[in-house]
Amino acid sequence: MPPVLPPALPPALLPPEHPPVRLRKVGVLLTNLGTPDGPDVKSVKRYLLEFLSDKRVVEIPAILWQPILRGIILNTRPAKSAEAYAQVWSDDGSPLAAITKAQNTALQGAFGPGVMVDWAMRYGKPSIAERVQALKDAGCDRILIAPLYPQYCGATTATANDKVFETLAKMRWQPAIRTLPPYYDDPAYIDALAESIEAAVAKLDFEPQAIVASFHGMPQRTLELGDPYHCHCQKTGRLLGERLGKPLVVSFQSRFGRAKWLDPATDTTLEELPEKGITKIAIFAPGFSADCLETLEELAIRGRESFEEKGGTHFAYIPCLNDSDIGIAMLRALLTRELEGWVAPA
Ligand SMILES: C=CC1=C(C)c2cc3[nH]c(cc4nc(cc5[nH]c(cc1n2)c(C)c5CCC(=O)O)C(CCC(=O)O)=C4C)c(C)c3C=C
Ligand SMILES: [Fe+2]
Ligand SMILES: [Fe+2]
Repeated sequence: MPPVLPPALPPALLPPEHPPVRLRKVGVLLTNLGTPDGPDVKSVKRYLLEFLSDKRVVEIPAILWQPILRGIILNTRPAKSAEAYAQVWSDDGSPLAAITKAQNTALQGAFGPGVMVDWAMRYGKPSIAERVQALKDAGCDRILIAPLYPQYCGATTATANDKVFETLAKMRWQPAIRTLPPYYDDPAYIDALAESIEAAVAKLDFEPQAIVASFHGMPQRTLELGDPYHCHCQKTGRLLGERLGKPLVVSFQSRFGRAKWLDPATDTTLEELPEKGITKIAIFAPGFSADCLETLEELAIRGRESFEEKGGTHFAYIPCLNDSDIGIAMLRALLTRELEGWVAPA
């Protein structure tokens, strides 16, 4: 007698969100901060409105902050920021987006045939909501979210992950999610930075008297409220100094607003070094996985100017890890580890 099979489900009862036959796939979503669509005032205003309305970024009650943001900041800052963006904009667009896209390209195929790699931005395009949906639509039922911030900060790592979960909250059938932990003290990261710095310094025509590690700043109050970012930056600086065999000068850049931010500030550090007899430096930004406005304009252009105005004679900006071979090998190692159990070892 032939086996009795259960009746096929009528099409109306099939889950609508997935194709009828699902191949099991894994997604990796690289996320970074985001950037304006263009170096013009309108695009920058739109970007800053989204960015600076994020309660993880500005921790002032919206009822007080929104009038300041919309009434003052968005009427003054976009013009200045657009001018700065114009100085670093490339044929491929904003450096942050172009480099994140290049990292995505370099990681295609790195984790085997069943793993799709994609990228998204917390603010602006391509949005996290769009790319999480795209991975799901492509059949990924497991997604590793990789916020590309070595040091954890509520204003960067947490808000990127919040956006993923906000997107999932609207889905009846969610993919399983893992998130890449901060990697500020990971030997793979420290080694990659050290190798990249050593290679860059070896090519200079001068011997730096000091190496400055400039991290993005954060309000002092956020540290006091328990954010580990400052500790993560200090530990990266210490481990890297140990690995390089000489202590680094650690400082914090990109102060925003009137509140007290983390000390010491990169701009004042650069002005003070020549007074202390340190006139030859190399500077780099270990907290940024991709070069962007804050590194290319604030450090490599304005930082150099202020250092030289105060008597500095030799200044070298060392690029971020970006999509360099060293940087991609590091990302590959970190992500492979997080994919354990989801993907068969190569
Ligand atoms: C790498 C870590 C970052 C932390 C921590 C961070 C905190 C933080 N930033 C602002 C305000 C601004 N940041 C801006 C640009 C910007 N910030 C980061 C990274 C961190 N920010 C990146 C990668 C970028 C570059 C974006 C690009 O398009 O290239 C800007 C916009 C530019 C400008 O107008 O100056 C602002 C504003 C706050 C308030 C904050 C708080 C913890
Ligand atoms: Fe920032
Ligand atoms: Fe800035």
